[in-house]
Amino acid sequence: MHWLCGQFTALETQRNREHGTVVHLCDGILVGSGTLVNDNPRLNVRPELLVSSDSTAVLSSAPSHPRPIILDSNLRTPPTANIVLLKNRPIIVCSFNPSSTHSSDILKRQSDLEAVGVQILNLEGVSLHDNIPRILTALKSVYNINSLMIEGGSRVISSFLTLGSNAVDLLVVTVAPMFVGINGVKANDGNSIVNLSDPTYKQFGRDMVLVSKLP
Ligand SMILES: NC(=O)C1=CN([C@@H]2O[C@H](COP(=O)(O)OP(=O)(O)OC[C@H]3O[C@@H](n4cnc5c(N)ncnc54)[C@H](OP(=O)(O)O)[C@@H]3O)[C@@H](O)[C@H]2O)C=CC1
Ligand SMILES: Nc1nc(O)c(N)c(N[C@@H]2O[C@H](COP(=O)(O)O)[C@@H](O)[C@H]2O)n1
Repeated sequence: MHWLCGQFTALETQRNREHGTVVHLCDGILVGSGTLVNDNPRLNVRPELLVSSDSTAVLSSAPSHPRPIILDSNLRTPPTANIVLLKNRPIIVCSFNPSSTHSSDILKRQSDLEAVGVQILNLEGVSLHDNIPRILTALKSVYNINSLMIEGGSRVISSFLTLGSNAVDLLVVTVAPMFVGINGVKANDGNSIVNLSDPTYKQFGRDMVLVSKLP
């Protein structure tokens, strides 16, 4: 993985992930199966990165990690993924039908993942792609996830942005001074303009971070 943001923005991301001691922002941190498979992220808080400008540690006790949550319809997440090895109680949201004639492979993947401590939330037969409100309700009722950081990638972020303020309380966008790729994030069908509310901007090293609300 090639990092895009600079070290000061990476530190700010760590602060946003931290769950208890600095500020309680998120019970869970969510990515799609694309990010999980491509990047193998840790999705945790790393105290060695959380230091203030005079090099003193920001955390005086063990960090409180958000629970990693993966949207992964077909359980592509490997049992050796970093989120599993770190034992931060990962949850995988999937949607396969156990009675399907094609399900023996997926049932095997489910038992392999459960054997290493992954919790599987199967919204059987419900497409994860069109049912984000249902996913959020299930995460709240089954796992008491009341606040969520959506980390990526572009397809998952687009799905949430398209729902506007019904699904997203706060948008945090890092602009790093470079051009990359040709595929971006969509916030609607592309036929209208989405005006952000109450934008604020802060510079972190070479990066700019925009914080705003959605209409
Ligand atoms: N610059 C940054 O800050 C970040 C960059 N990234 C980058 O993004 C890339 C991955 O992005 P991308 O390929 O778009 O993959 P995503 O991480 O967005 O995952 C997409 C997959 O998630 C599953 N999914 C389940 N429910 C939904 C839903 N409601 N909406 C969208 N997808 C859903 C689908 O797989 P299925 O049908 O199998 O369930 C889909 O193919 C990575 O390479 C990573 O480097 C990621 C995070 C942050
Ligand atoms: N490529 C890239 N550049 C950046 O500047 C980013 N902030 C990210 N973000 C995502 O953060 C995850 C990093 O892994 P850890 O959880 O810290 O191990 C990963 O999912 C990246 O996609 N990516």
